[in-house]
Amino acid sequence: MQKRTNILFIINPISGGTRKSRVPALIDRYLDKARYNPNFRFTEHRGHAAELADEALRKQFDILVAVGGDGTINEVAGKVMEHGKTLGIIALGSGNGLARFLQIPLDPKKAIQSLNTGRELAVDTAVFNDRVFFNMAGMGFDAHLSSVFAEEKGRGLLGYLRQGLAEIGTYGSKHYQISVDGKAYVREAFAISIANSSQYGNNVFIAPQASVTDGLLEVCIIKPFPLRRLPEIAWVMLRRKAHTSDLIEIISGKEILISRDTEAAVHIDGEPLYMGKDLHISVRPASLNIIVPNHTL
Ligand SMILES: Nc1ncnc2c1ncn2[C@@H]1O[C@H](COP(=O)(O)OP(=O)(O)OP(=O)(O)O)[C@@H](O)[C@H]1O
Repeated sequence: MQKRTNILFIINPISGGTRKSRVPALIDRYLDKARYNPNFRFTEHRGHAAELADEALRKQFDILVAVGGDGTINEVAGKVMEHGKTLGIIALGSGNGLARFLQIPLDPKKAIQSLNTGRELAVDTAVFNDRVFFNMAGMGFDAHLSSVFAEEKGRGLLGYLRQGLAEIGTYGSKHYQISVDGKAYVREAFAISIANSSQYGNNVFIAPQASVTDGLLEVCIIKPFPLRRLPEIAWVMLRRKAHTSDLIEIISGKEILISRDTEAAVHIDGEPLYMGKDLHISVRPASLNIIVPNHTL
């Protein structure tokens, strides 16, 4: 008989504002047990998914599945990559940007089934100063909103929208000196997103032409804009047309240096952090193996 692969599901009970108590039973029902030997752990605090992942990878686990949103994926995937193992995703977050890009079904039952039938894809990852990210990082309003959202008790899409609208009117633009693969740009920006995939999550596309397999990152500069143009910005992002807007400039590259006037918040896959004035971001092509459905990419 073929040896079964040890697979650990690391479940974030608070991501996406949804209950996860049924997840182990669903896995038990739909995962191919002839192939996999499943185990489960629930996270108890921020950073716990990374601790659980590290511990499991030092034992005999070959596949770790992040059950949660992009923040949970970030913690688990960082360790999976360090150990050269394989990541699975059951997307139960608020935005689910990376899972949506990879066409991993949002229905947990179908996501479990695609672990049975899918294939491994080597995707690009990125380093942001001393941190890694997989979907999106950013600064300016982007990061400000993540730090406000992190204080919120309720999660989910409605939470984001409510906080976004409350904060947007009072947030001022900032000054940035940017270098992308040696070419210099000086810009005033409302926000700068560094995109590995094409979307923040919830099918909001800041970089419609981005791909996690092209060996490139997209520097997406949202210029200062009057509030009356907010619906237009939302519209172009939802219609996958951000690259055609005069309010959004997108520059592709591998090595990005950004210098700003003050130390401030950044976000790494939606999780807020405080960083200094000088930021260095670079891509690591094809550096993480993820199980994706056969039809992806
Ligand atoms: N038991 C827990 N209690 C509180 N926070 C937790 C717990 N377990 C994990 N966390 C933290 O929850 C945060 C949010 O997780 P995650 O990003 O997966 O969900 P989300 O923000 O709802 O989804 P998305 O990133 O897709 O929008 C992460 O910072 C994670 O470290």
